Amino acid sequence: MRKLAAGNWKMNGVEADLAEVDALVSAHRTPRCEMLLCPPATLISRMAARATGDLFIGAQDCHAQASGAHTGDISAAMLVDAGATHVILGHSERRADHGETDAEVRAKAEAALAAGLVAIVCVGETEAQRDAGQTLEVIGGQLAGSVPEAATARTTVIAYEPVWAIGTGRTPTLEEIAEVHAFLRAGLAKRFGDAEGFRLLYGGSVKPSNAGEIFAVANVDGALVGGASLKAADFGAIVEALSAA
Ligand SMILES: O=C[C@H](O)COP(=O)(O)O
Repeated sequence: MRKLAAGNWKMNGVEADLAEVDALVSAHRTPRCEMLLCPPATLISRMAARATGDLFIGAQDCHAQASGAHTGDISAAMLVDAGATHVILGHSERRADHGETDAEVRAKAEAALAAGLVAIVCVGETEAQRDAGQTLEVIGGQLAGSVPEAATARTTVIAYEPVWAIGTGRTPTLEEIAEVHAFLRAGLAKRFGDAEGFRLLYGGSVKPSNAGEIFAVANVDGALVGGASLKAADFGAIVEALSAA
């Protein structure tokens, strides 16, 4: 399986930041992993026009319906039309800020797959849930509830993002990451049978200085990077670390 370095720009990025895309493309023409950047929707088409080689452009959310009276929303087909190939779904910030449930994330994932997008479904526990010993129970529930039956290893990626590690500079221990990723691998194998092919990303304060040790953990097939994906130099260093893993 080809590994994936995915960057989530969140609500960051304007025209001037497209220079970072050009810098990434020119510095990493033939990486040994796939690269993905998910900018705000306003930049998707402009970034897609500049993305060449192994850089793909994705979105951060989509609506579950194909069209209709949903002010402010964007359908999966519209994202494809803009040049996106992937979409992040069920990020903890969407779950927290917009109250997205597992069922809603699953419906969005179904729409994404139907439109031909790769769905990156996010799961992860809060700090209180980890402290209460509920990590695997929470993640198991999210995995079961958010990933559609139509998911395949080719069309669906799972991202493990502990909520407490996002943007905090804190990360789980390597053993904790290994435990969750092994749990995800086993859960996918039980449900879909071909889990070896599902790519499992780790996300939460990944940066150049810790990427190498995280990518050496079993069943980590890449990363979903927030802050460090905004600068080509930092994201490029993470791409290098993944290519070397
Ligand atoms: O989607 C990305 C994650 O939320 C991680 O963000 P971060 O790398 O800024 O911690």
